[in-house]
Amino acid sequence: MSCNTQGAALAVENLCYTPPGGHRLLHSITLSIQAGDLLAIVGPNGAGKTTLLRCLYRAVKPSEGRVLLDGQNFESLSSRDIARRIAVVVQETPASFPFTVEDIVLMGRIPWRKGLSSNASENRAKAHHAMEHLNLRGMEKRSFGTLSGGEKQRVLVARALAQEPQLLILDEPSNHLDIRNQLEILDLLAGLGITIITTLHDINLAAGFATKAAILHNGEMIACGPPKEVLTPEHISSAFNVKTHAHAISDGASHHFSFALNS
Ligand SMILES: Nc1ncnc2c1ncn2[C@@H]1O[C@H](COP(=O)(O)OP(=O)(O)OP(=O)(O)O)[C@@H](O)[C@H]1O
Repeated sequence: MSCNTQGAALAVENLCYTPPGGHRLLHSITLSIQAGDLLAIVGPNGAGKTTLLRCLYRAVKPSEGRVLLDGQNFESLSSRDIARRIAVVVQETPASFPFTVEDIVLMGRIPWRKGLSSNASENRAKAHHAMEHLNLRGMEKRSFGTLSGGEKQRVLVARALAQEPQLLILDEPSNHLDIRNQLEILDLLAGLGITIITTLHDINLAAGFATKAAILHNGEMIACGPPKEVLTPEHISSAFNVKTHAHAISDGASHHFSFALNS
Protein backbone atom coordinates (compact mmCIF):
# COMPACT_ATOMS: atom_id res chain seq x y z
CA MET A 1 0.00 0.00 0.00
CA SER A 2 0.97 3.62 0.23
CA CYS A 3 3.88 2.82 2.52
CA ASN A 4 5.62 1.34 -0.54
CA THR A 5 4.65 4.12 -2.93
CA GLN A 6 6.90 7.04 -3.76
CA GLY A 7 5.66 10.58 -3.68
CA ALA A 8 5.28 12.87 -6.67
CA ALA A 9 6.54 16.43 -7.10
CA LEU A 10 3.97 19.10 -7.84
CA ALA A 11 4.42 22.54 -9.36
CA VAL A 12 1.74 25.18 -9.69
CA GLU A 13 2.51 28.09 -12.01
CA ASN A 14 0.52 31.33 -11.99
CA LEU A 15 -2.74 29.53 -11.37
CA CYS A 16 -5.92 31.65 -11.49
CA TYR A 17 -9.44 30.37 -11.07
CA THR A 18 -12.72 32.08 -11.86
CA PRO A 19 -15.90 29.98 -11.64
CA PRO A 20 -18.33 30.24 -14.55
CA GLY A 21 -20.21 33.52 -14.23
CA GLY A 22 -18.40 34.42 -11.01
CA HIS A 23 -15.53 36.59 -9.93
CA ARG A 24 -11.91 35.50 -9.62
CA LEU A 25 -11.33 33.33 -6.54
CA LEU A 26 -7.63 32.50 -6.96
CA HIS A 27 -5.02 35.02 -8.12
CA SER A 28 -1.78 33.86 -9.72
CA ILE A 29 -0.87 31.09 -7.28
CA THR A 30 2.64 29.70 -7.65
CA LEU A 31 4.15 26.97 -5.51
CA SER A 32 6.31 23.92 -5.83
CA ILE A 33 6.77 20.90 -3.64
CA GLN A 34 9.15 17.98 -3.88
CA ALA A 35 8.28 14.29 -3.72
CA GLY A 36 7.57 13.42 -0.09
CA ASP A 37 6.88 16.99 1.02
CA LEU A 38 4.06 17.61 3.49
CA LEU A 39 2.39 20.90 2.52
CA ALA A 40 -0.06 22.50 4.95
CA ILE A 41 -2.26 25.25 3.51
CA VAL A 42 -3.72 27.62 6.09
CA GLY A 43 -5.85 30.71 5.76
CA PRO A 44 -9.08 32.24 7.06
CA ASN A 45 -12.57 31.06 6.08
CA GLY A 46 -13.26 31.85 2.45
CA ALA A 47 -9.57 32.41 1.57
CA GLY A 48 -9.77 29.92 -1.31
CA LYS A 49 -8.10 26.85 0.24
CA THR A 50 -10.73 24.33 -0.89
CA THR A 51 -10.91 25.96 -4.31
CA LEU A 52 -7.14 25.60 -4.69
CA LEU A 53 -7.31 21.95 -3.67
CA ARG A 54 -10.06 21.39 -6.27
CA CYS A 55 -7.69 22.72 -8.94
CA LEU A 56 -4.96 20.40 -7.65
CA TYR A 57 -7.02 17.22 -7.99
CA ARG A 58 -8.47 18.42 -11.28
CA ALA A 59 -12.08 18.72 -10.06
CA VAL A 60 -12.03 22.12 -11.77
CA LYS A 61 -9.82 23.51 -14.50
CA PRO A 62 -7.75 26.60 -13.73
CA SER A 63 -8.75 29.61 -15.83
CA GLU A 64 -5.07 30.50 -16.26
CA GLY A 65 -1.74 28.92 -15.38
CA ARG A 66 -0.82 25.28 -15.15
CA VAL A 67 -0.20 22.39 -12.78
CA LEU A 68 2.65 19.92 -13.30
CA LEU A 69 2.79 16.51 -11.64
CA ASP A 70 6.34 15.17 -11.75
CA GLY A 71 6.95 17.63 -14.58
CA GLN A 72 3.96 16.45 -16.62
CA ASN A 73 1.27 18.96 -17.44
CA PHE A 74 -2.02 17.93 -15.79
CA GLU A 75 -3.78 18.48 -19.10
CA SER A 76 -1.79 15.67 -20.72
CA LEU A 77 -2.73 13.10 -18.05
CA SER A 78 -5.70 10.77 -18.50
CA SER A 79 -8.39 10.53 -15.82
CA ARG A 80 -7.12 7.05 -14.99
CA ASP A 81 -3.57 8.38 -14.57
CA ILE A 82 -4.85 11.05 -12.21
CA ALA A 83 -6.98 8.54 -10.28
CA ARG A 84 -4.00 6.22 -9.84
CA ARG A 85 -1.63 8.96 -8.73
CA ILE A 86 -3.79 11.34 -6.68
CA ALA A 87 -6.18 10.45 -3.85
CA VAL A 88 -8.47 12.92 -2.18
CA VAL A 89 -10.16 13.16 1.21
CA VAL A 90 -12.65 16.00 1.16
CA GLN A 91 -15.17 17.29 3.65
CA GLU A 92 -18.37 16.10 1.95
CA THR A 93 -19.02 12.53 3.06
CA PRO A 94 -21.33 10.06 1.33
CA ALA A 95 -23.31 9.65 4.57
CA SER A 96 -26.59 8.49 3.10
CA PHE A 97 -25.22 5.75 0.84
CA PRO A 98 -25.96 2.22 2.07
CA PHE A 99 -22.32 1.13 1.86
CA THR A 100 -20.31 -0.77 4.42
CA VAL A 101 -16.90 0.39 5.60
CA GLU A 102 -15.31 -2.34 3.47
CA ASP A 103 -17.29 -1.24 0.36
CA ILE A 104 -16.07 2.33 0.78
CA VAL A 105 -12.43 1.38 1.27
CA LEU A 106 -12.58 -1.02 -1.70
CA MET A 107 -13.68 1.94 -3.84
CA GLY A 108 -10.10 3.16 -3.48
CA ARG A 109 -9.04 0.21 -5.64
CA ILE A 110 -11.29 1.13 -8.59
CA PRO A 111 -8.49 2.85 -10.58
CA TRP A 112 -6.42 -0.34 -10.26
CA ARG A 113 -9.10 -2.83 -11.27
CA LYS A 114 -8.22 -5.04 -14.21
CA GLY A 115 -10.73 -6.64 -16.56
CA LEU A 116 -12.89 -9.47 -15.21
CA SER A 117 -11.73 -8.76 -11.65
CA SER A 118 -8.51 -10.72 -12.17
CA ASN A 119 -6.90 -8.84 -9.30
CA ALA A 120 -9.90 -8.88 -6.94
CA SER A 121 -8.08 -10.72 -4.15
CA GLU A 122 -5.10 -8.35 -4.34
CA ASN A 123 -7.50 -5.39 -4.17
CA ARG A 124 -9.26 -6.85 -1.16
CA ALA A 125 -5.93 -7.49 0.61
CA LYS A 126 -4.81 -3.90 0.00
CA ALA A 127 -8.14 -2.51 1.21
CA HIS A 128 -7.86 -4.59 4.39
CA HIS A 129 -4.27 -3.48 4.94
CA ALA A 130 -5.44 0.15 4.69
CA MET A 131 -8.26 -0.54 7.18
CA GLU A 132 -5.77 -2.04 9.64
CA HIS A 133 -3.59 1.05 9.29
CA LEU A 134 -6.56 3.20 10.32
CA ASN A 135 -7.61 0.95 13.22
CA LEU A 136 -10.81 -0.11 11.47
CA ARG A 137 -10.45 -3.81 12.16
CA GLY A 138 -13.81 -5.24 13.27
CA MET A 139 -15.74 -2.43 11.60
CA GLU A 140 -15.59 -3.80 8.03
CA LYS A 141 -19.30 -4.69 7.86
CA ARG A 142 -20.59 -1.58 9.66
CA SER A 143 -22.80 0.67 7.57
CA PHE A 144 -20.89 3.88 6.80
CA GLY A 145 -23.92 6.04 7.65
CA THR A 146 -23.97 4.75 11.25
CA LEU A 147 -20.37 5.79 12.02
CA SER A 148 -19.34 8.78 14.11
CA GLY A 149 -17.75 11.77 12.35
CA GLY A 150 -14.27 10.67 13.43
CA GLU A 151 -14.83 7.06 12.32
CA LYS A 152 -16.08 8.25 8.93
CA GLN A 153 -12.99 10.38 8.55
CA ARG A 154 -10.75 7.38 9.24
CA VAL A 155 -12.66 5.30 6.66
CA LEU A 156 -12.19 8.00 4.01
CA VAL A 157 -8.46 8.18 4.75
CA ALA A 158 -8.30 4.36 4.51
CA ARG A 159 -10.03 4.54 1.12
CA ALA A 160 -7.44 7.09 -0.03
CA LEU A 161 -4.55 4.90 1.18
CA ALA A 162 -6.01 1.82 -0.51
CA GLN A 163 -5.70 3.83 -3.72
CA GLU A 164 -1.88 3.83 -3.28
CA PRO A 165 -1.50 7.43 -4.43
CA GLN A 166 1.73 9.34 -4.97
CA LEU A 167 -0.03 12.53 -3.91
CA LEU A 168 -2.68 12.65 -1.20
CA ILE A 169 -4.84 15.78 -0.97
CA LEU A 170 -6.89 16.34 2.16
CA ASP A 171 -9.32 19.08 3.13
CA GLU A 172 -9.26 19.50 6.90
CA PRO A 173 -8.50 15.86 7.79
CA SER A 174 -8.55 16.62 11.51
CA ASN A 175 -12.17 17.85 11.41
CA HIS A 176 -14.34 15.68 13.68
CA LEU A 177 -11.30 14.13 15.35
CA ASP A 178 -10.45 14.38 19.02
CA ILE A 179 -6.94 15.58 19.95
CA ARG A 180 -5.42 12.12 20.13
CA ASN A 181 -6.94 11.08 16.79
CA GLN A 182 -5.80 14.35 15.20
CA LEU A 183 -2.23 13.72 16.28
CA GLU A 184 -2.42 10.05 15.30
CA ILE A 185 -3.75 10.72 11.82
CA LEU A 186 -1.20 13.43 11.07
CA ASP A 187 1.56 11.17 12.38
CA LEU A 188 0.34 8.34 10.19
CA LEU A 189 0.13 10.61 7.13
CA ALA A 190 3.62 11.98 7.77
CA GLY A 191 5.01 8.45 7.94
CA LEU A 192 3.66 7.33 4.57
CA GLY A 193 6.52 8.79 2.54
CA ILE A 194 4.18 10.11 -0.16
CA THR A 195 3.53 13.75 -1.00
CA ILE A 196 0.73 15.30 1.03
CA ILE A 197 -1.16 18.53 0.57
CA THR A 198 -3.63 19.35 3.28
CA THR A 199 -5.60 22.30 4.54
CA LEU A 200 -5.53 22.72 8.30
CA HIS A 201 -7.34 25.27 10.42
CA ASP A 202 -5.20 24.59 13.47
CA ILE A 203 -1.97 26.56 12.95
CA ASN A 204 -0.17 24.71 15.74
CA LEU A 205 -1.04 21.35 14.18
CA ALA A 206 0.10 22.67 10.80
CA ALA A 207 3.42 23.87 12.24
CA GLY A 208 4.06 20.47 13.83
CA PHE A 209 3.15 18.51 10.73
CA ALA A 210 4.35 20.35 7.65
CA THR A 211 7.66 20.37 5.82
CA LYS A 212 6.24 23.24 3.77
CA ALA A 213 3.49 25.72 4.57
CA ALA A 214 1.42 28.16 2.56
CA ILE A 215 -0.88 30.96 3.72
CA LEU A 216 -3.80 31.99 1.54
CA HIS A 217 -5.70 35.22 2.01
CA ASN A 218 -8.42 36.54 -0.31
CA GLY A 219 -7.38 34.08 -3.01
CA GLU A 220 -3.74 35.15 -2.91
CA MET A 221 -0.74 33.26 -1.61
CA ILE A 222 0.83 35.57 0.92
CA ALA A 223 3.68 33.22 1.86
CA CYS A 224 4.89 29.76 0.89
CA GLY A 225 8.01 27.92 2.00
CA PRO A 226 9.54 26.35 5.11
CA PRO A 227 7.03 26.50 8.01
CA LYS A 228 9.42 28.54 10.19
CA GLU A 229 9.53 31.29 7.57
CA VAL A 230 5.84 31.15 6.67
CA LEU A 231 4.05 30.54 9.96
CA THR A 232 5.26 33.68 11.67
CA PRO A 233 3.22 35.95 13.98
CA GLU A 234 3.40 38.69 11.30
CA HIS A 235 1.99 36.53 8.49
CA ILE A 236 -0.65 34.92 10.71
CA SER A 237 -1.78 38.25 12.19
CA SER A 238 -2.10 39.80 8.77
CA ALA A 239 -4.00 36.87 7.20
CA PHE A 240 -6.39 36.24 10.11
CA ASN A 241 -6.64 39.76 11.52
CA VAL A 242 -5.77 38.60 15.04
CA LYS A 243 -2.97 39.22 17.50
CA THR A 244 -0.54 36.30 17.37
CA HIS A 245 2.06 35.43 19.93
CA ALA A 246 4.76 32.77 19.47
CA HIS A 247 5.81 30.98 22.66
CA ALA A 248 9.08 29.06 22.60
CA ILE A 249 8.68 25.38 23.44
CA SER A 250 11.18 23.76 25.78
CA ASP A 251 12.92 21.95 22.90
CA GLY A 252 14.01 25.43 21.73
CA ALA A 253 13.41 24.47 18.12
CA SER A 254 9.69 25.09 17.80
CA HIS A 255 6.95 27.50 18.84
CA HIS A 256 3.40 27.33 20.04
CA PHE A 257 1.13 30.13 18.87
CA SER A 258 -1.59 31.78 20.90
CA PHE A 259 -4.15 34.18 19.48
CA ALA A 260 -6.34 37.07 20.62
CA LEU A 261 -8.71 39.49 18.95
CA ASN A 262 -7.30 42.84 17.94
CA SER A 263 -8.60 45.48 20.31
N1 LIG B 1 -18.31 27.79 -7.59
C1 LIG B 1 -18.25 28.92 -6.90
N2 LIG B 1 -18.91 30.03 -7.34
C2 LIG B 1 -18.83 31.19 -6.66
N3 LIG B 1 -18.13 31.35 -5.52
C3 LIG B 1 -17.48 30.28 -5.03
C4 LIG B 1 -17.49 29.02 -5.69
N4 LIG B 1 -16.73 28.16 -4.97
C5 LIG B 1 -16.28 28.86 -3.91
N5 LIG B 1 -16.73 30.13 -3.94
C6 LIG B 1 -16.41 31.21 -2.98
O1 LIG B 1 -15.00 31.35 -3.00
C7 LIG B 1 -14.51 31.68 -1.71
C8 LIG B 1 -13.45 30.68 -1.31
O2 LIG B 1 -14.09 29.45 -0.99
P1 LIG B 1 -13.28 28.20 -0.45
O3 LIG B 1 -14.27 27.14 -0.11
O4 LIG B 1 -12.22 27.86 -1.41
O5 LIG B 1 -12.63 28.84 0.86
P2 LIG B 1 -11.87 28.11 2.06
O6 LIG B 1 -10.60 28.86 2.28
O7 LIG B 1 -11.74 26.65 1.80
O8 LIG B 1 -12.87 28.39 3.25
P3 LIG B 1 -13.21 27.55 4.59
O9 LIG B 1 -12.01 27.68 5.49
O10 LIG B 1 -14.38 28.30 5.13
O11 LIG B 1 -13.53 26.14 4.22
C9 LIG B 1 -15.73 31.71 -0.81
O12 LIG B 1 -16.14 33.05 -0.67
C10 LIG B 1 -16.77 30.89 -1.55
O13 LIG B 1 -18.08 31.31 -1.25
